[in-house]
Amino acid sequence: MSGPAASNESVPRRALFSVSRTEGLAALASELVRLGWELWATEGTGRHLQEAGVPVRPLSELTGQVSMLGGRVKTLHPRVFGGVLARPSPQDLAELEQAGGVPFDLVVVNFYPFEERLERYRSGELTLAELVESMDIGGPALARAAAKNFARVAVLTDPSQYAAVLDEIRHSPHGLPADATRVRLAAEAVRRTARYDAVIARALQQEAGPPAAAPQRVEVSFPERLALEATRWLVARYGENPHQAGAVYRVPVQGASVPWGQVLQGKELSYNNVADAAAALDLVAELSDRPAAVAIKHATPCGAAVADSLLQAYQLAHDADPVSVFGGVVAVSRPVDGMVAEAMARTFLEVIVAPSFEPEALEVLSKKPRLRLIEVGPIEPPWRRDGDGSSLEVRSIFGGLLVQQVDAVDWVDGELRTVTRQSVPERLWPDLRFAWRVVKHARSNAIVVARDGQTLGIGAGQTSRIDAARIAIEKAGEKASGAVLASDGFFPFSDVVELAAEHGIAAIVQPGGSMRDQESIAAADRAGLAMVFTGIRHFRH
Ligand SMILES: NC(=O)c1ncn([C@@H]2O[C@H](COP(=O)(O)O)[C@@H](O)[C@H]2O)c1NC=O
Repeated sequence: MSGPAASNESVPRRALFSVSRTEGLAALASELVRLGWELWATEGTGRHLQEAGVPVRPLSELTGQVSMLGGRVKTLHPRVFGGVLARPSPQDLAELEQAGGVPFDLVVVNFYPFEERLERYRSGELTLAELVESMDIGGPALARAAAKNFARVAVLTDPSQYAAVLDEIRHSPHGLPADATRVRLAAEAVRRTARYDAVIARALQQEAGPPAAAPQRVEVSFPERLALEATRWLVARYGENPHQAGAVYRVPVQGASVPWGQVLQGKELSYNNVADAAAALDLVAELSDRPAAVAIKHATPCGAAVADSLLQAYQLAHDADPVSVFGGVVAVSRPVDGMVAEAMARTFLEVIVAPSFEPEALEVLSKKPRLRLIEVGPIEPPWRRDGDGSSLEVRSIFGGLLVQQVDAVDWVDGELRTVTRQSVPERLWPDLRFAWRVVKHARSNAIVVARDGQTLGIGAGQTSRIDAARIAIEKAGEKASGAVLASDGFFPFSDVVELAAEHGIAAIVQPGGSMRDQESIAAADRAGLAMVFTGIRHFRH
């Protein structure tokens, strides 16, 4: 069963261990020792291995420096980073030796559990200073360094990788994972550090308070002649219908987008898939300051939800309209893990768009080889992505192009006006904002009914607002009572408010600005309903 232990008996293979999650570690380490490897570890990791009876050398023996500043500096030392980053060239190896370092062939690292501790901070169990201490510095630095040096070093950043890599080491003539495996592990490592930093960035941003909303009116100048530079991304089997040819072109953008995403698996993307995936990404980006999930059918949302975890958000978005989601396109705001993937695999979906897919998720979803997975990298709300409001979007009509600024604005807290006697109960504000963000992405006339971070009914693409409201309220059914309602445009008559009141809607958000606003306000007051004007309209045609 065992392969060669090392390329050269006198120079053992070396591994550096520094982990927070110890599952599977002792089994990996003891097998490496059996294969003749020399193991080094940071303090806590070393203790865990020694207790399991695995011989390991403390890193301080190499650096001559014990961990300092309460653990803030452990591995950050030229002898450690030199040992990871030295290329296999005689010059690098000589330089490393002169500095007193040794080359590492394998780095096994996982990071302080920032996300878990963030939850504990939010529940008041930890202070901000304690949370800050769980921001891992050395671990991600080690992972990135090892990833950069994939030519010589393998990096394991998750226990799920141990068994397969160990197997490759056993059977490899050089006692190392294959070249392609090292590159794949490097990609996974960098994806993990990116995700880790994205979580920290979001937490810090929340600590700093809400970002300044994009200015609502930024002067943009439209050039006399418009030169469009686009590169063909794919030629689809056909366009919107089988008798139409279709293709998709890429244009340069900042931030996550479908055409610049990576298609990880699945049947070839169709023209409609790309259009729906882009609509799904647009909507989920709008909700991405929380774990969020959305489902799109024919460019229209059929379900959207935000929650404390992505799994919850996905289930809520799915359950928002379990009939329509069938054959839909789903987008989520956080990386898909194994559990979310299991839930997704229970429904027939056409496409899933996500910042990333964890290896366990890819394994689960690989059992649905036709399902298309698009990895787009970290997703940000449009008002953060398009902070200066200068991005333009282009639509073609017969004989021309329509060009406008992207609709990147969110509501501005200071400009909201409660126009009714009844004010909005504190607990309904998050739902009002959520419904407002969703209605922005539904075709006009659009009405969204929502409650507890879940859409209950979406009426979209209607030629009259009252029809949109009827559809949304009918879909919501009995759950409409106590829910909130958002409208992408103002109410020309009081009929929508009256219908909402009949079904027990508790609060309404709409732009305001109709000549007959007063009639809608009076209807809301008669029903004891709260209504808020945003002063912003979100038509989408
Ligand atoms: N500061 C450093 O130099 C450093 N180097 C590695 N770490 C992390 O410390 C943890 C392991 O430390 P220990 O073995 O002492 O329990 C790992 O999660 C690793 O990602 C560090 N911790 C924080 O940045």
